[in-house]
Amino acid sequence: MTSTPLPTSRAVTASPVVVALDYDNRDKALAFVDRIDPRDCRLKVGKEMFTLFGPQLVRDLQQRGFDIFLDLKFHDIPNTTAHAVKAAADLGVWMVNVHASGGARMMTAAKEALSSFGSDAPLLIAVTVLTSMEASDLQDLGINTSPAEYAERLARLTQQCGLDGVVCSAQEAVRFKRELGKAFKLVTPGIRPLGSAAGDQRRIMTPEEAQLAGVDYMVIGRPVTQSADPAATLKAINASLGKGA
Ligand SMILES: O=c1ccn([C@@H]2O[C@H](COP(=O)(O)O)[C@@H](O)[C@H]2O)c(=O)[nH]1
Repeated sequence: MTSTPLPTSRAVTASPVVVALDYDNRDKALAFVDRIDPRDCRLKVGKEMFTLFGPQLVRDLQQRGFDIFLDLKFHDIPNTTAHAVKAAADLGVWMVNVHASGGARMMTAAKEALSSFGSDAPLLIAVTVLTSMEASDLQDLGINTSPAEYAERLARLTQQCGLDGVVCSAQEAVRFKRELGKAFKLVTPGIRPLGSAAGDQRRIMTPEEAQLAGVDYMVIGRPVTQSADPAATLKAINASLGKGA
């Protein structure tokens, strides 16, 4: 079945914040979403909520006016990845991603799958080195360079394949903007307002530091979703960045 893309015009927000909507409960997630304004942030739907609630959740959020980053980090053979990316574009999402470690042929196939969407195509970005990883995690995989160096190698490959940008750590942003140019989008999870727990994240920065480093979009999950008042926490983060409705 072909679904109708929703919405055709993108929501307008000056905020770089993308809230990672990682809830195991749809009602709780929507209770938060119904208290915020699409001018205050975009929303990221990841593996947990998409597995639990499927594409209808994405449509419900779009109908409330939010741009959606579908963070399913596709990593498969080129043909499968290309079809998955096209399915995401059919859903009308604002951004979708693959793993850069899937290689050049996979990323090129993913990019080509979006060619028929023209200016309605979602941004296509690739994950470099997960922000939960540090040097010792790479060593376990037989990779003996620093996370920043390995992420740069993957980011260069991503750029050569014609994608719009990468997921990386904000700690890499200054270097990547210098090396890869301003137009190449940097999307950075691992953002932690002062005083919030790092949890499983390793390469972290505060929202203000990330803004100064030049990141385009900062992904923030638990510091918002697990706060006593998620809507107020989001407002405070936006205020610290001089953004928001
Ligand atoms: O390198 C990556 C890629 C994706 N993520 C995702 O971002 C959010 C971060 O949530 P927090 O609660 O703020 O840690 C989460 O959905 C991850 O799947 C990432 O953290 N790092």
